[in-house]
Amino acid sequence: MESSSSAADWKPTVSQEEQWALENQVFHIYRMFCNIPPNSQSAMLELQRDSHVEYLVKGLRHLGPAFSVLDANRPWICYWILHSIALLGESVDVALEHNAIDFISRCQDQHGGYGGGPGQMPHLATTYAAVNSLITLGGHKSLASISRGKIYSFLRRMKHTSGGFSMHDGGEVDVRACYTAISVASVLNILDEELVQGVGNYILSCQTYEGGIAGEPGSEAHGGYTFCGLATMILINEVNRLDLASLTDWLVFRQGIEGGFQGRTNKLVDGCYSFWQGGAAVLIQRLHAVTGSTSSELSDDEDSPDQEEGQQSDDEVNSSSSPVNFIRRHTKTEPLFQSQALQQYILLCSQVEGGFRDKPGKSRDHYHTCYCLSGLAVAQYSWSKDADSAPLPGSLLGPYSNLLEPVNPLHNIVLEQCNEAREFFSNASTL
Ligand SMILES: CC(C)=CCC/C(C)=C/CC/C(C)=C/COP(=O)(O)OP(=O)(O)O
Ligand SMILES: [Zn+2]
Repeated sequence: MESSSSAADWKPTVSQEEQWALENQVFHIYRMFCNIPPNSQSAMLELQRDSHVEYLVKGLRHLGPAFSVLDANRPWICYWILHSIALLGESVDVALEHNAIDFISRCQDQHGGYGGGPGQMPHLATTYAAVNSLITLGGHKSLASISRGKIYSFLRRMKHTSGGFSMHDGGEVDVRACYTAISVASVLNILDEELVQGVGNYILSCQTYEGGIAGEPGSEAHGGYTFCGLATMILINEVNRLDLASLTDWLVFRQGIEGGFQGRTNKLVDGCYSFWQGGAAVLIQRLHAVTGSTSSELSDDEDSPDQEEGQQSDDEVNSSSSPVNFIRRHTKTEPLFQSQALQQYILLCSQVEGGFRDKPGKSRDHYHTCYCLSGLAVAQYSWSKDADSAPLPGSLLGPYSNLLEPVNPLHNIVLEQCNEAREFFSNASTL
């Protein structure tokens, strides 16, 4: 019997053609890298700190004037820039810092939450970006400018009957909304039973047959939402309700032969998923942790007070630990992804003069600069047993001067500033 189609009829799909075109570009870069002398290779792998800082500071100076299409995103631009600068171990001058605090304060709604610009309606995504920006700036003026009580009222107003949250009044309900609400509530120490109620069920309803998490029930698993859903489940201490085995499977297969991550099956790798997928991978890695402690600070770890280091807890995945203790746990497994390959994609394919991009052929922008640097940081520390212990030179691609500041992957805030905020808000007696 004759087959209805023959090899001669075969045509690649658009996705295949796009994938091959990208592979050609990426492997051209890698071949060139392999064929140049070692000192030129070192130069190619170097993080171009000065040019990145220059680009970022310039962006911050232009925050005041309205950005055309990005006008509803100004707290995001603040966060992408300030977080990138913090990851690079730099800070902004006092005038710029005060400008940023004043600007973000003007985005705060009188009934709570932050909008995309002064006078705009409050939105959960810009509230997350504003709070993360102020925490990244740190210090009393910045942290005290956040009206926690009003944010709490805003979060309660955004609570939806499904158990999830709406992004804004009458807005869409999705996993992003759950994450931004819970992340903000957790770091500001205003997370309570009313906010948590039903969130776990909502996230569970978004885990798909592939193992990753979709934005809404019935949609496709995606790296951005997988990070949001997983981090939320850890923050509300319900992570063990997820199918972690299939989530891990889905996640590890999202790293492409280019070294970077794709956001979803059969799509192209993109530098920003270095954090969304890489960050999710380090969260899972930390779930498989030893719940012992190295410092006296951990004596309040309510997980398993008598546990010896090196001993595995029965409930290590569904630990009753607070987010603070979660980050302080020692990991005991190797990274779930190829850390050096990811660093190679970020440094050789995403890095350009003064910033980072999605992939070769694209231009730099503040979003990709933020998430490529965040992904680079999680990759650099992915072999470290503790979130803040300096990585061994072997786990870092390029010169040791490439080393970034460690982040708290639950919130994507530099660890030191995140700890300062947690302490500040743990002592805040009033809302
Ligand atoms: C904290 C917070 C607000 C997180 C947001 C998380 C995030 C990045 C979600 C991604 C949304 C999405 C479906 C992008 C697909 O874009 P695409 O189709 O252009 O890209 P793709 O081809 O790579 O999937
Ligand atoms: Zn991207």
